[in-house]
Amino acid sequence: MATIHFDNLGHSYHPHPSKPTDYALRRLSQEWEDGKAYALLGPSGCGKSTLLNIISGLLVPSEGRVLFDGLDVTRCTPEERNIAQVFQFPVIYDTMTVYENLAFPLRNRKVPEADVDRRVRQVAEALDLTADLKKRAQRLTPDAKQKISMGRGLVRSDVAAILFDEPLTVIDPHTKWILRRKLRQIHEEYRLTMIYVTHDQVEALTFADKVAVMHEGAMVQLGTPQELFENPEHTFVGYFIGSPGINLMPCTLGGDHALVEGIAIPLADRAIPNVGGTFELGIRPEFVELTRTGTAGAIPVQVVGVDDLGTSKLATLRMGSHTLKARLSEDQEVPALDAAIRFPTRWTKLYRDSHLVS
Ligand SMILES: Nc1ncnc2c1ncn2[C@@H]1O[C@H](COP(=O)(O)OP(=O)(O)OP(=O)(O)O)[C@@H](O)[C@H]1O
Repeated sequence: MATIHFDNLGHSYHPHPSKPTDYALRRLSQEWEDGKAYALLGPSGCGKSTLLNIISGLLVPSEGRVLFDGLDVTRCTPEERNIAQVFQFPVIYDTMTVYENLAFPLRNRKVPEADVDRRVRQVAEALDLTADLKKRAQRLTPDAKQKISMGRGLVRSDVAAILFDEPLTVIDPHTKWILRRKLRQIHEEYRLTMIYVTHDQVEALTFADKVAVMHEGAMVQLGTPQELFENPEHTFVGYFIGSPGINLMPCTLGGDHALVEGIAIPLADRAIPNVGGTFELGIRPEFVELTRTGTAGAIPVQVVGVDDLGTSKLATLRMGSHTLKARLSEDQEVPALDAAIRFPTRWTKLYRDSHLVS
């Protein structure tokens, strides 16, 4: 397994890029730790595959370098980098048995048969494939075939990293959940460097130690699931992570507070220089405090609706011309006439041109 270092990495498919939007991957310098599970998360077209292909060696970046354990591998092939890959659709040999399929990457590298057998059985056990080991792969369901594909990626313990490109696309929702947990367990047991590409926040947050959120070619934040939730460094992270995402309102600065349509909302950092830019105030629905008018610092709101979500309630509130969401506990009372909200300073975020200021 390897530490992966991106050194001023960037990629444009244009022959002569001149502006940021010409880049499928904008300038990135970062170090990814050995043995950790990473997810690359973002919507279609944000640059996930471009970065993954650069890591695997399928694409040579137009700028910068990739280093594995300090060694420049920017121009090395996937084989030379010693990378295992699992794709969206099963890549297996239909005429071979499940055992032969799992053993293939090891036998190909002349691993001694006793080690092949031990590792194949270990991986089969972890993926619930033991009962199928003697079956021909072609007889199996698409789910089982994709499990074999994942097993072929996991079977080698000598790889620098294992890359998963939306591996659960063909899997039914229930099995998806089970496999995600399995992958997580396998990671905890073997401590392999894993990189998992997905556009699904649940997949990313349940699988990874660290999630890299991508937006329009830029990696807008790399953080633990908790960091992404509690401290979104970019409005896109606030919006993309969470369900529903962060409440955002345009605002101006007024000394130690933000002004939303003339309403003063206190900020945690009281010394923000007003150097221009477009400001927005953000607060996650989970942190909006619903109370009654008359409570100190509370701003009157109108309750537009309340959705019962089973384990919690989601209130829709009007504050001036803005609509906000507030997640409430199941048993919390919602005032019908005199509702008001408070913005706890710790969870009230100020963004300038989409980037977190405080
Ligand atoms: N070979 C290529 N030539 C030109 N432009 C490309 C090429 N591959 C990708 N792009 C463009 O680069 C941008 C990033 O694409 P990329 O495939 O990396 O995103 P993605 O997040 O993986 O999306 P998806 O999940 O849809 O694959 C997109 O605007 C895409 O159109």
